[in-house]
Parts: sequence; C-alpha cells; structure tokens
Amino acid sequence: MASSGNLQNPAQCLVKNSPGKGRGVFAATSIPRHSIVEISPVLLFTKEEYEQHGKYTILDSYTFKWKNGSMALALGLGSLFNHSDSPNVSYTIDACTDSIRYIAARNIEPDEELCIYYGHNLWFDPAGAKAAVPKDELDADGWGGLTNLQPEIPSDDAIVPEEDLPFERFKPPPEEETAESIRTVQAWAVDVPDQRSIGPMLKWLKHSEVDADELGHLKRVRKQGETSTFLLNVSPEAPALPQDIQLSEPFLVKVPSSAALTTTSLAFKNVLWPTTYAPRRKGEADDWSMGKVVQEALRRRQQGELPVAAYVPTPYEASDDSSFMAHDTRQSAAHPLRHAVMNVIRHIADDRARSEDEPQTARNGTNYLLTSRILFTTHEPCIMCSMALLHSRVKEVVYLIPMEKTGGCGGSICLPTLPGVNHRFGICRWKGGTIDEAGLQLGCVNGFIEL
Ligand SMILES: C[S@@+](CC[C@H](N)C(=O)[O-])C[C@H]1O[C@@H](n2cnc3c(N)ncnc32)[C@H](O)[C@@H]1O
Repeated sequence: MASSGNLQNPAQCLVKNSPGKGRGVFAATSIPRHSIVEISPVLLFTKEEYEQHGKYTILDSYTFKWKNGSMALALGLGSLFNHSDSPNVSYTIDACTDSIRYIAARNIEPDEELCIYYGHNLWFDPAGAKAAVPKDELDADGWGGLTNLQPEIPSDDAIVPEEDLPFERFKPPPEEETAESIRTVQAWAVDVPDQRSIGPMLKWLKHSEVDADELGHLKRVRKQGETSTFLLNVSPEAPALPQDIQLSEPFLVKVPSSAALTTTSLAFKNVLWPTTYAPRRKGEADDWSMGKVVQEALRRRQQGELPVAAYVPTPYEASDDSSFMAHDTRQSAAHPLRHAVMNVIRHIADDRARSEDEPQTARNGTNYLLTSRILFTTHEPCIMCSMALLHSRVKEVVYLIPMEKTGGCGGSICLPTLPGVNHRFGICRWKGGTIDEAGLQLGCVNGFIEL
C-alpha cells in the first residue's frame, strides 16, 4: 500500500504518513460536513479464528467487535483512520451489508487528517495527547461525564434482534435518517475553556434551577479539543450562569429533538450533539408485556367500561417503579374525552405536579411528561390521543389493534410524520402471538367505532 499521498478513494481522501501514528487518511480537498467520506466493506473472522490466531498478529490492532461475537477488519480505507479525542469523522456500522460508513462530522479543510474515535481503552499512547481530566470528576454527576462523537453501540448480546421482537416497528420517519432533515431544537449552551472548571460546572448545574428535562436524550457535555461545551436548556432567554466559573457567553446551538433509534440516525445526530442511542435492549422484555395491558382492559370491560387500556412502564434504567396504567373511562365518567391514553398522560402529569422534587416551574405539565418513555396500548391511539402523545414527547408507542378509521398513528392518518409537528415518535404494532384479541373488540356507536 502507498505510504504517501498517491492512493485516493472516490471522496478524494489520501493515504499519507501521519507523524507519530503511521499512515493516516487525509482530505485532498475540502469535505463538507455530513458527506460520506468512505464506505468500507468488512472482512469477518469468527470468534474462534480471532481467539486462536488473529489476536496474536498485527491484525489485532485493526480488528474490532462485530455481530455475534465475530471480529471485523475494515477493508478500503477503513483500517487506516487514526484515533483522535476530537474526531472529525463519525461512523455507522451497517450489519445488513457488512460495511462501515464514515461520515464527516464537520467541515474538513484540504490536507486535514481524518480521524475517528476508537474509544476510551487505547492500546497505544496517542500522539500529541495532553493530560486528561480525572475520570471520577467527569463521571461524578451521573450524566456520564464527557462524551465524544462515536456512537455508543451496546454490545450485541444486549440487543434483541429486530426479527425476534414481539412487535413490528414501522421505520422511523425517513427524515430521521437523512442529515438534512434530522429534527432539531435550539438550546442554550456555554463553553468551558478551562478543563479544571468542568467539575465545578457540573456541580453547579446539578444544583441549579437550569432544568434540561426536554434534553434528556442528549449528553450534557460535548468535548471538542480543549473546549468542553455544556448544554443548558431551551428557555427563551439565556439562563443566568455562575460568576465564579470562567465561562464564555452562552450561545444557541441546534440539537436533535429526540434520541436515535437506529445507528444511521445516531451518526447524523451525533454530528449536531452527542445523542443517546436507544435501541431495544434485552431485559426490557418484561415491560413490553402487552399481556399486562390486555388484562387490564379485559378486567375493566367486566366493570362496564370499554376494553381499552394504556400503560407506561418504568424506564429500563430506572431503579424505582414509575409505571402508570390507565383505562378508558368514557362510560363511567360519561365524558367523551376520557380515553385510556389521555387518562394515563393525565395520571403522569398529576403525579409530577404532586412530586415535591419537581421545581415549581416544572409543575402541571410545563416540562415534558413522557420524554424517553414507551407507551403500550391495546388500541391504536386516536387522532386526539396521538396529538396528546406528541405534545407529551413520548419516545415510542406500541399498540395491539390497528384502528383503520380513527387511528392517529397510521390508521387514518399518521400524526408524527406530518410536516410541521414539533416531535416525532416511533410506532410499533404488536405481533399478537398468544394474545387473544377477541375480548377487546369495541362496539359501534351511531355506525362509528368510538375510539
Ligand atoms: C487501525 S490502525 C490505523 C492505521 C495505522 N496508523 C497504520 O499505519 O496502519 C491503528 C493503529 O494506528 C496507530 N494509531 C492510531 N491512532 C493513533 C494516534 N492518535 N496516535 C498514535 N498512534 C495511533 C496505532 O499504532 C494503532 O495501533
């Protein structure tokens, strides 16, 4: 392979010597942010091949974990990207085509080296690295400390393969999978130029009134080179900042408005701001139990209600039970708006408003109620309920019975995909399996299904 500047890929990247690092990949011309700079097919090794041979050879510095315990070696230029703590290239693994896509994370100048982030556990001394901030200080806040542009891909055995899921997921809206149309909000951010101020800043934020609930799907801190940038909030005015910490003027930054459900969407979102990747994890399965919601609906039917229920399980990461169940009370309350989904949202809002931990400003639903939460319901939510879910910023809705005439999640209309709505959520339809839907059929009122 060439060692200086005479190997070029279609995106005009060159392979050249990079001082202290061996060969590296360099831009031959300017590369605009979001451009695909390289697609590398990978060569796969079984776990055994790697354990018995690969790891004792030079290949060990080039291979990395792939699906099902196998190891991968990137072909093309993929194996030649060097590591940087402030990478200008992000990447996404495409397990369907066994390839890796490398994307420019910012505008790149001609002759700049293209680097990716290898992770925290380097097996070599990075060239030109400065002393790092102690890790304890960074992680102490529970927000995960400093972040980088690399997708945090949970290990394979922690994720349930799509085909084994008990429901089928409708693809996220396509705009969540292209760079131009990732949905964003404007948030206040501030630069912390001196790394020694990071700890005090984290402590201040934790105890301040600067409430970033609606940004819960984003990392609180982004590190680029020597500068760490803190995400503050989305208020109309810049929040007041501590006087005793050296900070820049707060500024507005465009950040993704929701977590990434796919690695492609994650790669694009990470370019804007380090974003949470929220694929399905094993262990959540209990909470996915549609059976629980169905039981509730059937129980309520015996009491004279419509057999409709909605359930918001405790989030996967949470240690305390914070699940909510509600049923349809249109019959007992003689109130046409008491749908199960509306009722469960109201329970959550009431619970929030009661909570003594919530600052006064966050009460009565002024902060978002269902950010990062999944809602299960026996029937596809109607248009009114779908709109309420949109406002509540739910992450995903899983339903059992589609409502062709009245549904707001694809039945009659799909609200989260309409242009102009300010939030998107995932939609899944339960595959049914052993659940008997017979008792859940709704009656007709004046010729219309009342949902
Ligand atoms: C996947 S290879 C990258 C291409 C490699 N430079 C080459 O010439 O083949 C990984 C190896 O590159 C070197 N490397 C990558 N990033 C580096 C960095 N920031 N500083 C020093 N060496 C680096 C290390 O030797 C590492 O084992």
